[in-house]
Amino acid sequence: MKEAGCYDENTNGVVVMVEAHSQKEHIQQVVYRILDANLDRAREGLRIIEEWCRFGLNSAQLVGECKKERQELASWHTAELRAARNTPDDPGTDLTHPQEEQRTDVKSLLQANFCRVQEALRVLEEYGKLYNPNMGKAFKQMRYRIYTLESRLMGYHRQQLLLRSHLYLVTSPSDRLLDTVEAALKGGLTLVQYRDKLADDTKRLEQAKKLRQLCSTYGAIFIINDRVDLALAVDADGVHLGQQDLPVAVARQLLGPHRLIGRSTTNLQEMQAAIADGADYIGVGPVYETPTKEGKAAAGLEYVSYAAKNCHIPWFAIGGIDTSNINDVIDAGANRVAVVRSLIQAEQPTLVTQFFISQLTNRVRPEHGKPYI
Ligand SMILES: Cc1ncc(COP(=O)(O)OP(=O)(O)O)c(N)n1
Ligand SMILES: Cc1nc(C(=O)O)sc1CCOP(=O)(O)O
Ligand SMILES: [Mg+2]
Repeated sequence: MKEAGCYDENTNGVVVMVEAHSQKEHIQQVVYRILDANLDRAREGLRIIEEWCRFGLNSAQLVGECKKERQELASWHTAELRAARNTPDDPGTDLTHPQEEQRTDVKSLLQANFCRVQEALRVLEEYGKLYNPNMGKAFKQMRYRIYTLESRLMGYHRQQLLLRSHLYLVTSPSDRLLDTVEAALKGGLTLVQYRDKLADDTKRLEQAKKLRQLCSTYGAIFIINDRVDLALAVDADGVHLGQQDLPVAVARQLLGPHRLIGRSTTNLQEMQAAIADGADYIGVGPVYETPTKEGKAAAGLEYVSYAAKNCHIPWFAIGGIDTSNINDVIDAGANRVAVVRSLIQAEQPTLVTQFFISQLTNRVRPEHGKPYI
């Protein structure tokens, strides 16, 4: 076909020009429709994310960032793009993916919407170049900002949940592992660590994947003991490192800024170092000698009291804690504890979980007459 504007003496040049012109117009309308649909898509996805930042996370900062991006999207949504909309003829309006109908948790809902926004921005970047060269550049930059927002929001979400977690289940090998963890999750558990010092990596990977899925379903944080590589492989929320494991700084480089890193501590020097190194939480123990960590001398309730007065990041008393001594640990100043046997060997993990959480969150501090927070 001849380009519009070329004169052809053998044909009636006017017709060719008109055809070429209308073809060009048709393509332009298609591009406008694509831009219009994807501006809407990106804004809708951002709005869904923004609602969680507002009501779920209470973060004015994150709400402000979502709003700013939505405003920039709106500024590109001109009347001529809106005028190209033709919803009745759009074959895409009836198409839904089965996964859209069955979101099971907030995290996957947020991830799906980030994905939707990023895809829409990529379309805007490519087709936008045909509309206005600045549009392509603007949406490329916005896409990178949204990637950063996603990892910050997920990190913030984890930090908030960590703050609200008072009971921490550290697993040990069990034939009923998944059932036990699920029963505890049903009782309100929000923090789980996968710990198996003996299994081979094939088994660890398989178990860790299943636990990851289970924790996501219940909206709980999932941490891997010792192994940064395994944590990354299963997209865990973080890793727990002892004094003989990788330094916190090395793990941070590998995991990035938004996953959680926990550190075991037995004394004040280790506590101070862990805080200075940027740990997100620490283990404080062993409170009592325990067969789960044979050969490690008890740090005792004195160290718990020291942590209560001096530790300003979340900390979990650990080691030999059960339903009979939890109140002594609370009296020493703990309001977060981590347990292995008390839950893994429990006949009724749901009830034991509920009991621990109620003691840790509802008990009145004798000296203040106020509930623990
Ligand atoms: C919450 C929590 N605190 C302490 C530990 C112990 O870590 P570590 O000293 O590295 O010993 P192992 O668990 O690796 O035997 C923990 N796992 N979790
Ligand atoms: C894994 C672990 N770390 C500890 C520490 O003090 O660092 S104590 C401990 C074992 C805790 O198991 P239980 O609840 O069965 O006593
Ligand atoms: Mg370790």
